[in-house]
Amino acid sequence: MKRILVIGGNGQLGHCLQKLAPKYHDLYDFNFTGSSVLDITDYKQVDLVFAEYQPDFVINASAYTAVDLAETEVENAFAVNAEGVGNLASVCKDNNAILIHVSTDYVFDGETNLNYAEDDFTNPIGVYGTSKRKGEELALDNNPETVILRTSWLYSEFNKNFVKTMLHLFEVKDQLGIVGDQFGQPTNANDLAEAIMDIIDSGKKVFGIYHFSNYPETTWFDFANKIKEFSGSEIKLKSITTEEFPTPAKRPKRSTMSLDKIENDYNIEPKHWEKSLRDCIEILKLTNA
Ligand SMILES: NC(=O)C1=CN([C@@H]2O[C@H](COP(=O)(O)OP(=O)(O)OC[C@H]3O[C@@H](n4cnc5c(N)ncnc54)[C@H](OP(=O)(O)O)[C@@H]3O)[C@@H](O)[C@H]2O)C=CC1
Ligand SMILES: Cc1cn([C@H]2C[C@H](O)[C@@H](COP(=O)(O)OP(=O)(O)O[C@H]3O[C@@H](C)C(=O)[C@@H](O)[C@H]3O)O2)c(=O)[nH]c1=O
Repeated sequence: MKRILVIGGNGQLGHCLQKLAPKYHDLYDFNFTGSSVLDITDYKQVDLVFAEYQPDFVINASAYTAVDLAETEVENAFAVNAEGVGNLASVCKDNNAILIHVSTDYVFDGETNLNYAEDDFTNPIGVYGTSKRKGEELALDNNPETVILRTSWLYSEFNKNFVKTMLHLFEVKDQLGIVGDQFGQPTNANDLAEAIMDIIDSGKKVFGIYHFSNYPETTWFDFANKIKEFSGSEIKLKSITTEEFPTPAKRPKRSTMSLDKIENDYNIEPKHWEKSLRDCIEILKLTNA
């Protein structure tokens, strides 16, 4: 049986992979690690854990994801998102394991009206995006047999994310201002987990950078409006500009990504974000999370 090591098993994507794993129990033996078992910034520890688990595939669901905090915690962000990823790629190469790594739309500056293709120029405008771009570079330099999935605006029933933040704010506020001039593609992390398993299960040895998200594009304001509609909230939402919602980190104005390459190479079809959002809100209603 092939072995899959999931790093960052306690994170949002990690939980989605844990939820999906039973579907594959006849085919793959999964091991999930959190940062207390495996800190990817510690090369020796990575080496030891690989020797113990001997994975055929490694899914890196770990990252430093605090976009605003990264502006001041620069060293931490680079240690996890860049050097840590470099460690994983090197040890994967030494052990003949295939690395599936996850990156972000925030590697782009967002100054375009087109959908970004995988080989388009990256120019991150914040520390988080810059550290993630460095991670992409180190991953491919250290091990060209890596699949990098760039995704965007992840949410799910697990951990902290925009959907859960909105649902909480809808409970405690009468009205909210939401940025209406930043465009992107919200993505249910459960769909990303499925895409990762589809890639592994395809048996294909096709590597490099791929974009994966739900589609089509929307704004944070329109996204929040759908969260309101699907949850049945009465909150009053107002579209505001980026300037009216100052944050420590700059965010791209339009980081929408083309999804053609993953469809062509891996036959993975994108899902509409409204359908995936509805699924998530139904789960949250049922579990009262
Ligand atoms: N969230 C989003 O909106 C988006 C995320 N992405 C990318 O998707 C991936 C998954 O994100 P998501 O699930 O939301 O992230 P989370 O923030 O939910 O989880 C990240 C996990 O990384 C682990 N981690 C942090 N530092 C280390 C370390 N030094 N060694 C090992 N593990 C560590 C943490 O483990 P522990 O809890 O055990 O400490 C945490 O559970 C990331 O690569 C992220 O950059 C891309 C686009 C959008
Ligand atoms: C809470 C809140 C946020 N906003 C805005 C701020 C920001 O522009 C936008 C989203 O805010 P958040 O801080 O939740 O999202 P942010 O942390 O920027 O999300 C990003 O996370 C990283 C990890 C990624 O890789 C990206 O793809 C993206 O998902 O919503 C409002 O306008 N009003 C509000 O009340």
